[in-house]
Amino acid sequence: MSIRVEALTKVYGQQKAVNSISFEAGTGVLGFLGPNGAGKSTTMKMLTCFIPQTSGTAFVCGFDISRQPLDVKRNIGYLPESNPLYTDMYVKESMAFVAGIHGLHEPDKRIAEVIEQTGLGPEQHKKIGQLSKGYRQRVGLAQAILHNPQVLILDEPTSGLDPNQLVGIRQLITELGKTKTIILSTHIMQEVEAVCNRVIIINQGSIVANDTLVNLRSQNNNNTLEHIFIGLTNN
Ligand SMILES: Nc1ncnc2c1ncn2[C@@H]1O[C@H](COP(=O)(O)OP(=O)(O)OP(=O)(O)O)[C@@H](O)[C@H]1O
Repeated sequence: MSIRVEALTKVYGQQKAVNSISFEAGTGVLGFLGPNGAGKSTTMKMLTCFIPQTSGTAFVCGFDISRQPLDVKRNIGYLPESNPLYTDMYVKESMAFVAGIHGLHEPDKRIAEVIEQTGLGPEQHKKIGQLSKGYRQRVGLAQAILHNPQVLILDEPTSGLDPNQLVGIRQLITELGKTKTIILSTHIMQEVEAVCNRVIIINQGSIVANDTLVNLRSQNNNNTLEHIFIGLTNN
């Protein structure tokens, strides 16, 4: 398993945002669902070593997030919820910048590959600030996969995209999920059904479901995922 999470906990002041969660994930796309404020982004930030955990731990490709953060970052690509980008940089320039951080060999070849893979070709000579939201998401994804990490953490990668862009990004995530371990946070149940093999539902910092979509449905009277989600989290 590329990801192993053990009793991971985050406390902000008086609030337990993530309450001793444990799970494993291997190749495929794992949907990471939960209502607003459930603790999804906080979990993703701990897994990517952006914030320290309060207790518990997690391993990414066998590396401990507390003791081996550089090894974790080498093996992980992260698209944060707000997709922060340098808007004054040109698309290719921003990719070269990220390639430099990772110390990639033959960066030009890899940048060309990733531009092709993410469909950025027609926009590659623009400044990021001139791009539409969908293309900015593609740049965020391109930067996340540039160093070819085994694990991808995608925090609401399709929020605010038009249906055409949505389909394109989902196809890309599905393709990447054939060989990589992907944790995908989203509020769009259709998206989960389209791209995820398994789902974890988190509510008030605790895991309330962790199963395949097929099992979840059969254990819940074949209800829609939306109904199952509301039943498990509306309290
Ligand atoms: N830096 C912080 N300081 C204090 N509390 C925080 C901080 N970051 C998050 N929280 C709180 O922790 C809880 C979990 O937040 P988190 O952003 O992880 O939720 P989420 O599941 O990603 O929500 P959403 O779906 O709205 O993005 C929330 O109650 C939030 O207010």
